[in-house]
Amino acid sequence: QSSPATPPTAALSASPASADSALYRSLGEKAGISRLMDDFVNRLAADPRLSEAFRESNLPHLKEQLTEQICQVAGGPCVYQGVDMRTAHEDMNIRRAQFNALVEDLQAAMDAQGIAFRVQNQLLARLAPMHREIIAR
Ligand code: HEM
Repeated sequence: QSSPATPPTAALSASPASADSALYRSLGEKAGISRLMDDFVNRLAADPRLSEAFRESNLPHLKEQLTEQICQVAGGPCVYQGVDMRTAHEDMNIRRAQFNALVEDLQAAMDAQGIAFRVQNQLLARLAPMHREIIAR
């Protein structure tokens, strides 16, 4: 008796960032991520370490783009269609201290949204490798 063939739908559902949607669900799905990004971007704009960098930014646009990106990174059904991280941040001369300040603001926003520490760390672990595309050298 041969084993059944792999169903054709298996290949279709194997989209790269959504191998597992547990983190997406822990973050409260699209509505929770949207709330989190709203709070987070408000903190970035108010942070004296970062406010200069975001002074001329379109904050509503940034909130929307981040919501799509984080939704995808967390394993949700979104597809981030914005520019890649290297292109989005080139010529900004971003330093490691600014990247770390942004991570602190994200942690504060996640605390404020009542997101569990374990869940916070899972999201941060997926964002950390992006430093290579974002920090200038
Ligand atoms: C893990 C860290 C980061 C992530 C995931 C991230 C993500 C993004 C995304 C998705 C966009 C929108 C790109 C688009 O317009 O389509 C963006 C834009 C931008 N980012 Fe970042 N970023 C990070 C770190 C930083 C840091 C450290 C700074 C500066 C201190 C920064 C400054 C900016 C600015 C100024 C924009 C343009 C916003 C606008 O005018 O719309 N980012 N970022």
